[in-house]
Amino acid sequence: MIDWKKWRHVTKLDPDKPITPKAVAEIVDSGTDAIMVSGTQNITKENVARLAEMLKDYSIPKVLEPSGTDGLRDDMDLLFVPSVLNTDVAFWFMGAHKIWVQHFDIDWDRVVPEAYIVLNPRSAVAIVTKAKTEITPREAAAYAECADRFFHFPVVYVEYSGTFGEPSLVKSVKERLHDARLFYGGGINSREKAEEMAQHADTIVVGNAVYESGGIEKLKETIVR
Ligand SMILES: CC(C)=CCC/C(C)=C/CC/C(C)=C/CC/C(C)=C/COP(=O)(O)OP(=O)(O)O
Ligand SMILES: O=P(O)(O)OC[C@@H](O)CO
Ligand SMILES: [Mg+2]
Repeated sequence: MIDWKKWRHVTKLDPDKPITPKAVAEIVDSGTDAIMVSGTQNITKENVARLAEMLKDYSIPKVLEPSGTDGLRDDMDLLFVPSVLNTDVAFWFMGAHKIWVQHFDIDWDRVVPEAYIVLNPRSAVAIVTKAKTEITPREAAAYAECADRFFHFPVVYVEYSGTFGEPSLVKSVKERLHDARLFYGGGINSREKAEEMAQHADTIVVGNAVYESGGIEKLKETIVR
């Protein structure tokens, strides 16, 4: 049984970005708690398969985080399925999910629903989902409380993909959660930033930094306990 609630650090790999087997080996060995395969743009059956193939012989926990039904596969340990809270487009909260459940056989024991609060207006995920990114920390905390206490999402995910977010907003969200675990992702590329967000979030997620020059060293710096 994988106890994902104990994870403090997750590395997010994007099937749309090139990566070498050597880099994958170093990431797996870095001390990160899990690998999440995820992205918004250009996610295909082929590029997800390529990354899954590179990961398959490693025992580190592997998660697929789908942005739709393309590329769905069942050889990963868990499926973290997003649902966006701060959009008025219901498709991104529930619609895609209805289509998925209608057309696929689902192993619910391996599904972890995630309630996303998307806050970087320039990120692909914000543009695609028409997220209302101009919200106050109090509004973000109210979304989070609804996700936790009303919908019983096990994960609330504060997503600043591509930019470092507002620590005080993350703190406000954390203070309003009762059961849900808080994931934070966005712009973490140094020990200082990792420590700042890891004070408030239960789990921090590092994505883009891995693909920058010296990425593996940067990734290692972000692993704080
Ligand atoms: C029901 C199923 C199978 C899927 C749900 C699909 C939903 C609701 C997706 C909503 C939001 C979304 C597209 C999430 C994908 C994960 C994510 C936040 C990836 C980060 O994306 P970016 O970093 O913005 O994009 P790129 O890395 O592709 O530029
Ligand atoms: O790529 P970065 O900015 O590290 O963000 C991580 C993750 O939250 C993206 O979904
Ligand atoms: Mg990304």
